[in-house]
Amino acid sequence: MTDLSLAAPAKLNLFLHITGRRSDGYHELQTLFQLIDYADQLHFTARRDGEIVLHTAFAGVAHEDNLIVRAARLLQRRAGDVPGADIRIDKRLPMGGGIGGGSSNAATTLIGLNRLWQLGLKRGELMQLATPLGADIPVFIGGQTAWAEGIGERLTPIETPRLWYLILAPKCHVSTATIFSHKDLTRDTRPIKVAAFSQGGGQNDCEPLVRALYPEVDNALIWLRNFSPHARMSGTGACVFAPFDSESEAHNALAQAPPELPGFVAKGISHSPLFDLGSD
Ligand SMILES: C[C@](O)(CO)[C@H](O)COP(=O)(O)OP(=O)(O)OC[C@H]1O[C@@H](n2ccc(N)nc2=O)[C@H](O)[C@@H]1O
Ligand SMILES: Nc1ncnc2c1ncn2[C@@H]1O[C@H](COP(=O)(O)OP(=O)(O)OP(=O)(O)O)[C@@H](O)[C@H]1O
Repeated sequence: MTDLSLAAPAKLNLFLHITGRRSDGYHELQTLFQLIDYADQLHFTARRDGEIVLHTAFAGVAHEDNLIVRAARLLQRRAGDVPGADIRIDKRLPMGGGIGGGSSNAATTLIGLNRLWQLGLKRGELMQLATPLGADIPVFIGGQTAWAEGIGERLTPIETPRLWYLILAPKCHVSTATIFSHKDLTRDTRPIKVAAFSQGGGQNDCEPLVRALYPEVDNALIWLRNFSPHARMSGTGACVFAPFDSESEAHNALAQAPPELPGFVAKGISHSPLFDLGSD
C-alpha cells in the first residue's frame, strides 16, 4: 500500500539568458521558471530495512544514476538512520526535454521522503541540499513560478499572466551538459530587469545553437511559429512551446501537429501542489 503520492510538475523557461560563466564551469543565468500543471506522479512507501528501491525502470538510466534514487540517498546521508523507501513513478514528462523532468522528480522525492521519514527539514534546507545535485531542483522544491538568477537557484516568486501552453517534444534528446560546454554558446548577454521581460524582451540564448545542431528542434519551432510569434525553446531543449489565451486555441494547434511532433497542452500555474507541503 502506498503511503504518499505526490506530483512532480514540469517547468518552462519563458526566457533564458546566459550572463556569464563561473570558475567552476557553471553558468550565471537569468530565467523565468513558469510551472505548468503537467506532471509525473511519484508514489512512496516506507520500508523497514533502510533500502531505497525505485521499482520503475528507466530506459538508459541505471538505478543508482536515477535522480530519484540520488535525491533519496542524499537525504538519507543527511538524516542518518531512516526506514528506507519503495518508490514508483508514472512517467509522463519527456526525458532530456528541457522541461525539468529529472529535476522535478528529485525535488518531489526530497519533499516526499522528508514527510514520510518525518525529518522536519525546512524548505530552504532541502533547496540547499539539492543544488549540487541539479541547478533546476530548487525551484521545484519552492513550488512557485519564479524569476531566477545565479545558476538558477536564486529565486524570486513572480506573478505571470494566466496562459495555456502548447508544448511539443521533438523526437531527439538534447544533453544539457553538451550545450553548456559548446564553444559556440552565447555567454555574454547583459542582465535585464523584470520590467524589460514583461515588455516583451528576452530570448533563449541556447536556442540558436540547439537549432543548428538538431534539425528536429529547428523544424518544430518553424512549425509552431505559424501559430504564435512567441514560440520558444525551453531550457536546452528539445521541447518548444507557445503561449495561448485559451485551452481550446492550444488544443486546436495541437490537433494540427504532424506525427513527428508529439505534444501536450498545459496550464501555467503560480503554485505547484508541492508549495503547500514544504515548511518555511
Ligand atoms: C538549462 C536549464 O534547464 C534552465 O532551467 C538549467 O540551467 C539546467 O539545469 P539542470 O539540468 O538542473 O543542470 P545540472 O544537472 O545542474 O547540470 C547539467 C549540466 O549543465 C551545466 N550547467 C547547468 C546549470 C548552469 N547554470 N550552468 C551550467 O553550466 C552543468 O555544468 C552540467 O554540465
Ligand atoms: N528521474 C529522472 N527523470 C528523467 N531523467 C532522469 C532521471 N534520472 C536521471 N535522468 C537523466 O537525466 C537526463 C536529463 O533529464 P531531464 O528530464 O531532467 O532533462 P531536461 O528535461 O533537459 O531537464 P532540465 O530542464 O532540468 O535540463 C535524462 O536524459 C536522464 O538520462
